[in-house]
Amino acid sequence: MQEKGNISIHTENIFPIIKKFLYSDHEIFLRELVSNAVDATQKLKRLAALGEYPGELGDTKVTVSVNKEAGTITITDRGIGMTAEEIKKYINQIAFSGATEFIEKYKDKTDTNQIIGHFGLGFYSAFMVSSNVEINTLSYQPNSKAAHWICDGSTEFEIKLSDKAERGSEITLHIAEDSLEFLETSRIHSILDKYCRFLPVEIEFEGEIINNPSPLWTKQPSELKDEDYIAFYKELYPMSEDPLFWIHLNVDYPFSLTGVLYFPKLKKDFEFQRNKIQLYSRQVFITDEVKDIVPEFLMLLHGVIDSPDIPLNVSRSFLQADGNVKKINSHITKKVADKLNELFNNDRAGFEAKWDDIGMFVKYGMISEEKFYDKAKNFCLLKNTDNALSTIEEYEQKIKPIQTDKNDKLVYLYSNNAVAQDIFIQAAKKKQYDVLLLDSVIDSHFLGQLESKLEKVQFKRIDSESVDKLIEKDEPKLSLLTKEQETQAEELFKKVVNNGKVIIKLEHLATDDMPVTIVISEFMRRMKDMAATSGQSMFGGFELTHEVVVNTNHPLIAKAIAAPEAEGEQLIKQTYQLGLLSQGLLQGAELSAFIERNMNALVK
Ligand SMILES: Nc1ncnc2c1ncn2[C@@H]1O[C@H](COP(=O)(O)OP(=O)(O)OP(=O)(O)O)[C@@H](O)[C@H]1O
Repeated sequence: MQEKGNISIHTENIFPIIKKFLYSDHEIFLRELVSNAVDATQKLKRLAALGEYPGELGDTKVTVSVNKEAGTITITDRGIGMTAEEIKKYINQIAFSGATEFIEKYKDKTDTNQIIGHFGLGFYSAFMVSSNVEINTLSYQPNSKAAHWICDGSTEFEIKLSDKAERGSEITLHIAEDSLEFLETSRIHSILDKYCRFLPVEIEFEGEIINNPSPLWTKQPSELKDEDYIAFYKELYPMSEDPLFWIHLNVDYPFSLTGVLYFPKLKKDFEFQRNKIQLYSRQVFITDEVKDIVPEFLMLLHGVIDSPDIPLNVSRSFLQADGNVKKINSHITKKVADKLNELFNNDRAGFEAKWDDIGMFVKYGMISEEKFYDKAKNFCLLKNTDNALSTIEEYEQKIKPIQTDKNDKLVYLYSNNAVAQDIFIQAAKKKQYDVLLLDSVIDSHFLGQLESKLEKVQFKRIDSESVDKLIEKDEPKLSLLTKEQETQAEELFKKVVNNGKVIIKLEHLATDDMPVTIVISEFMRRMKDMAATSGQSMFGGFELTHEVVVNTNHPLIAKAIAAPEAEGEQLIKQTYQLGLLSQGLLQGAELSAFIERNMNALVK
């Protein structure tokens, strides 16, 4: 038998067009051909298991070999093989018509990145790197004749009988001049390592098995111990610290999804840790860009997701709209929330110990996903400046008696920098107030979210008011000064501060409170923060002005107004500058003068 024929497609010159489109992703030809070999092997195994293949299975590994002199790469399997008729049907018609369809769909598109995503062109992708491709194959079916097919990627092919005696297929690629890099064994090694590492059939290259055919995620969770999960983590990320915990995904319906997601110990450099989740389809590596499939807030997780239901051959915008992708995304969100809830309920101490690492995910998730918020509000922890952790509910109960203001609002006090704001924290503690520590990058958004979700709750940064004003009560405040004395004190401050923009506020605070507190109101600061994060020019010229809160009941103030004018002024100046100093607001020449003046006073 010898036959020449025309591949039945309508578009001439498919090859150059596809080659151009797939330019950035040439290496996937190996993934496609090795997975075809694996599929053929598994089909045979299944037939054998069903009793439909009575012969010996023998050694079923797939072999990849490179012959640099001959300029060829060969992929050999001992799977079901093909008859000449099947080659004509599956390769000439189906594989090539898939390629035609691809061109029809995308020939007018210009953005190649958007088009490709990861378009599985199957067998045809061999032509991205080859000038000629040969198939030498013997079907498993009794009395089959081996067939040999050769094609140069044009629409013409040649098929004849062959003397191949072993069951299975041997695909030989004659590597094209512009793709000689693929004849380097190190290159082939790294491609196999990337895409074929967990294929379900043994793959041999240069005398070694390069894959782990039954990776952890394909096993039942009940068969696995903690050590197995940790060992697999190390297999994926050899240099990493142990993960905190993991989630084994195992869904059959309404979509199919397996995998293991690990919570890593977070590093300062978050970006470095992104893109660590690998996406597989039936154990074939597809990509480590899992955006859209994994919720944004879980992008820092590590691990593996395997789903044959994720469309791999469509563009990104398709992926976003795909129903299965959406379902998988929300399933992962739900699983993560359930796992965290379980950890919290079963081992609160362990959960608290991990909170610094988990907190970021939880808060980010609560901000970005409504459904996650609803579950996480029960286990999300708030940490105070003494490092005590409580749930939102517990915290509410704890502060309710003391931190409810006159309008029945619960005031959550927080610090974003316990060192810089120590003086305010101490003042608050003296009043039995509790101060939360909200000092991570997402905390300003997180508290905004809590404020909008929780009823009658207000967050106030500890330095946004004088301590007495933070939580306004109905108790009348008595002034120890007369109206005239108050005016006198105000005048003195105005003179000393000497800046029309600075607001001076007289308040009747406790005698042992600070005489002067410098604050920036919560409202002003949030406006400024918003302007900074949104980059809006609307607030461009927005300048943060501070307020000087004068405690008219402090003995120092009474002393200053009773003293001779120059002396009183000096006292006020010293008090005001101490206030500035405690906030790190006394700087430059003023600071130098302040230090010099105080030094001199010591000498005198
Ligand atoms: N090594 C092989 N052994 C037996 N049959 C094969 C082999 N390689 C390819 N085939 C047959 O050729 C068909 C076309 O292969 P091709 O890779 O183009 O598409 P596919 O594997 O069906 O889908 P995909 O686009 O996902 O790769 C296969 O479905 C299979 O029937």
